[in-house]
Amino acid sequence: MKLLVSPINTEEAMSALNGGADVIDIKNPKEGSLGANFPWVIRDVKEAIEGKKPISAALGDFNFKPGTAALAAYGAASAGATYVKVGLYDVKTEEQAFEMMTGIAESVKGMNVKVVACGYSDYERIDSIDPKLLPAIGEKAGVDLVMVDTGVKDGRSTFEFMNEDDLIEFVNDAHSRGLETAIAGTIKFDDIPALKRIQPTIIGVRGIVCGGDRSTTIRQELVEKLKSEI
Ligand SMILES: O=C[C@H](O)COP(=O)(O)O
Repeated sequence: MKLLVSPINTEEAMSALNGGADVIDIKNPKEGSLGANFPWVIRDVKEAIEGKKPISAALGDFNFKPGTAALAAYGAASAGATYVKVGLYDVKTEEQAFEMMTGIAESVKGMNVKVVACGYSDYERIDSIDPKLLPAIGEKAGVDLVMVDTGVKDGRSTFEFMNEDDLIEFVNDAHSRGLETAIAGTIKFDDIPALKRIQPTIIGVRGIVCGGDRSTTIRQELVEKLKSEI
């Protein structure tokens, strides 16, 4: 399993890199679970990382706005992101998710970028699409990776909303369609044995490497500890 860590600025990105993160995922938690950061932050982090690891950019927790999402993906890719990650937040149907994801995939075609469709494990409480539908939609739409995160960052984990069997089904379905997978959402050290059984391509974190409170700062030693445990 690869480790994706979500910094908010260059300083945190360096802690993530030096701690052993495999993907540096720039986001802006002030704007939500998959809040987008500014293009110059993506460019600055890219410069600081010096190509040692790929950069991912969160595009936002989207409602059904395929054009806005496609333009955001193009902007993030132009700023240097290798992964563009869209949150299908207020996206409720398979048709809407498909239209969002085909637009994004088309917008970054030929840019050597991986498109990530992210659903939410707590989809019922935010009235969003069931993430278990995403592997089939993602395959049809031409995305590279499907992901699960929590939509509401209130300390409740993905494991409280989806059990191990649900997550195994999600991961196996995606892998059988040739897609990569990521699992995130207040992951804790205690979840590592379950994650090893589930075997997603990537695990995504912020809170755990901030010492439990994602509004504080990423600590290199916690990234190192997590990396060594997975
Ligand atoms: O993409 C990963 C997220 O930033 C996970 O954040 P979290 O571990 O604080 O839920």
